[in-house]
Amino acid sequence: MPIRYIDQLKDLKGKKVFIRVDFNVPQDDKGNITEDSRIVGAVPTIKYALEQGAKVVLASHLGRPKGEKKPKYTMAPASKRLSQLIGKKVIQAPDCFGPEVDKLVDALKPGECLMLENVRFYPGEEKNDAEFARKLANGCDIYVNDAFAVSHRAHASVEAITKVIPTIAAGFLMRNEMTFFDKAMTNPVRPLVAILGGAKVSGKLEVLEKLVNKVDKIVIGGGMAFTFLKAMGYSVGKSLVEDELIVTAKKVMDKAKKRGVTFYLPVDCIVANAFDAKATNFVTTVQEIPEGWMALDIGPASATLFAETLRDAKTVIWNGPMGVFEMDAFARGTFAVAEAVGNCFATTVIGGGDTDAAVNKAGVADKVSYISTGGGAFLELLEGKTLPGVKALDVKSK
Ligand SMILES: Nc1ncnc2c1ncn2[C@@H]1O[C@H](COP(=O)(O)OP(=O)(O)O)[C@@H](O)[C@H]1O
Ligand SMILES: O=C(OP(=O)(O)O)[C@H](O)COP(=O)(O)O
Repeated sequence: MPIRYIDQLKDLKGKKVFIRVDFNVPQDDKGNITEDSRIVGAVPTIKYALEQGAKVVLASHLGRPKGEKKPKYTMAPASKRLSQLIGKKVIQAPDCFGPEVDKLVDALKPGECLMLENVRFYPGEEKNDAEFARKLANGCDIYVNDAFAVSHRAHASVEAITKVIPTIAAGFLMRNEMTFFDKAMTNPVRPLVAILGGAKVSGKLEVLEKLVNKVDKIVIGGGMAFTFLKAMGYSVGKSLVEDELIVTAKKVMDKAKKRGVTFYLPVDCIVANAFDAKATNFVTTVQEIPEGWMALDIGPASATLFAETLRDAKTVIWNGPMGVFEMDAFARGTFAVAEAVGNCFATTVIGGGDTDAAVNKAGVADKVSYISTGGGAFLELLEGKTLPGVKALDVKSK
């Protein structure tokens, strides 16, 4: 598919360049960014545009505010971090469109940079609404997508906007991600092991239905595991479960069996009486999760079992922490898997904001072959999909 990159555009000087980035970065309770690799990853594109004399308008989402203005999800901390990284002021807009934003965009000088407020503060973003895309575009001359991690979402600032702004291109982060994928993942060396965890059960479980056709082993931990365990008939107490996906979970397991794909689930877990760092907790088998308790990490036997699955692996892809690693009491399983991935003799790929944070926290980031900024986006590429955000950049369709 013919995609144009930002350095193939002729003249950016004085042009209003809208850059979609993914600054959906993990933060602590006080709003401090705990992992900034998605911001660091977009810096080359932003710097390039600024150095070429563009007037840069940045847009991103953060979290899932569900179409409402929730202060917790402001882009302000990300703007601040970006400003430190590029050594330049980043103006934080109070909204993502409207008269005040118009004024700020009109006042931009070449080489200056404005960050719009969270695009998911409006329902039009996730609805891929054309009118909302027009409001966001705000008369910009050029659209650049450097948000690989959200390019699996056909949302207004990723998809609809490419029909509004006349010139479209991809950024350098996008180029790096796609180049790595083409080189290492189109025909991966086998056995290929996929380790999945985290909390985004809906979305990633559906992806698994297709991934089963591509991988040799599947390892499931984190919040994701309990929908599978419930599908197998276990009582999982108050653990994270998406009941409407139990049928899909069964389908995935059946398909894996038919294809001869080995499927691993936790055999033990750490249960807690509340979702709290200081909650009472203990290790138990997955058959014995007490009523009213929730599993917040895999247990030690599962960590050993999961590490064992990597012994003969030649390619490993990992997305989603094994537990609530942000709390020390529930971080051991994630760190054990991070160690195992870091030390195995395979091409290892980590993806997703929280998984990247976990790998950094575990101190094994240097030992993995490739860290992708995308979790779901990377998995959907692996599934064989053309991401809607990438498809929208096809210059032939313009
Ligand atoms: N057993 C669990 N119960 C609830 N949440 C969990 C559990 N295991 C992991 N998580 C949470 O999953 C989140 C990360 O999930 P996800 O967004 O899917 O990963 P990524 O950002 O790497 O793609 C983390 O915040 C972590 O606390
Ligand atoms: O964090 C992201 O995806 P990931 O958790 O799959 O890595 C992206 O920013 C997309 O966010 P979304 O899953 O709320 O659409």
